[in-house]
Amino acid sequence: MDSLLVHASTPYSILIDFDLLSQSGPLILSHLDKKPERAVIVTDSNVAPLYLHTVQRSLEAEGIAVTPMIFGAGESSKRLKTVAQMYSVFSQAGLTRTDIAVALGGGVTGDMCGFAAASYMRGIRYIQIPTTLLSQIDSSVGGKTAIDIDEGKNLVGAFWNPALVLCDIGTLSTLTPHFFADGMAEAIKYGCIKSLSLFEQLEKQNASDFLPDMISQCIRIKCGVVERDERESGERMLLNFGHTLGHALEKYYHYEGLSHGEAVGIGMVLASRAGETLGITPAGTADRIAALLQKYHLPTSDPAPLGTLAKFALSDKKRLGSTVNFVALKTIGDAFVHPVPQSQWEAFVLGGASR
Ligand SMILES: NC(=O)c1ccc[n+]([C@@H]2O[C@H](COP(=O)([O-])OP(=O)(O)OC[C@H]3O[C@@H](n4cnc5c(N)ncnc54)[C@H](O)[C@@H]3O)[C@@H](O)[C@H]2O)c1
Ligand SMILES: O=C(O)C(=O)C[C@@H](O)[C@H](O)[C@H](O)COP(=O)(O)O
Ligand SMILES: [Zn+2]
Repeated sequence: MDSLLVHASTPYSILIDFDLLSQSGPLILSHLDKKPERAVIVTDSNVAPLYLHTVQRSLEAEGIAVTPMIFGAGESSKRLKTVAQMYSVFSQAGLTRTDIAVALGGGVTGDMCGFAAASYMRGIRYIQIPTTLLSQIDSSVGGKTAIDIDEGKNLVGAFWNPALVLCDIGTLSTLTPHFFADGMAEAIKYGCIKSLSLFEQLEKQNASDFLPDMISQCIRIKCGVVERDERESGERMLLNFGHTLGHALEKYYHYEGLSHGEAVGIGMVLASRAGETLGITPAGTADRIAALLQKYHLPTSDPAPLGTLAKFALSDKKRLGSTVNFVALKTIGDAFVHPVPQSQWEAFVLGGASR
């Protein structure tokens, strides 16, 4: 089994292997200092019929009383009203501060369950059991939890580290090609910001031919970043490459028209074009990223008006005061934060990204 200890303010382990769900009970008990008596397993309507029973049985075999909480699958559920339902289920299940919430599913499940855990009784422990490629390589690691509001993506949330991450690669066998592609956008992002060699490997080979290695490389890149900058005061902003305009696109389509990975892919192309126009990113970078996105069946452009996206992006967390911290590429494998004054932001996006 591949395993890592994340040296965060509250350290936690990430275990990566096949067939971890059936061992989730003993693994959770061996990684927590206090034994939980109760658990609420939060999962969505697609994942529940596939994997809930296995995890529930494994926890119950260890003497943990389990209450499932199933919500309707999809980004449109990532709202405060679903978290409010979680609070009620947590309370009715009798969860206390020594008990646990278990996020079984993709990034939507993990982000919401994590936020519910961060705020219920001012903080209870939660376990991430990510079942999408995106959640295995990105959202289950680093402790960012959030929900969407009408005004913007992930605008309400908390930093709250999981107590354990169980990354069962076997669960990806049931993932649809669409959501596999979605996760590939974040894998390509890691190549863009931190690893030319990963980017080139994704160009030369097929991700499915070295999947466990790719997952491990991505998780290790993310761990390194969040260990050095847990609360996003500097380096962690790089993980947001493609997200400033990507999140604006998700909001433009009311969190339904484009999935997160699709939006981030388009956002990475737009960001690279803007960098090229400004002369801070080498010419040809955007086309090279677009070619790799296409290889993994991801879109590379969108008809949404850039001016509207620029306005929406002002509500993003990368704007600090009147400066938008835009993540650009020095070259593939090396990203940096390029501060843009708010007064120049719209012109920067319209002039730079439209080509
Ligand atoms: N917290 C972070 O650091 C972070 C990082 C990246 C993305 N995110 C967030 O993650 C979300 C996207 O995550 P996602 O793409 O996993 O979305 P998701 O949770 O909606 O899962 C995608 C789809 O796959 C289904 N599914 C999940 N596991 C499956 C499996 N094993 N087999 C079959 N179907 C399965 C789900 O039911 C859903 O329909 C976004 O809200 C994004 O903002 C957060
Ligand atoms: O972990 C991070 O930090 C990231 O930025 C990872 C992103 O892939 C992820 O989509 C994150 O939720 C975006 O962060 P946000 O702070 O802009 O909501
Ligand atoms: Zn993302």
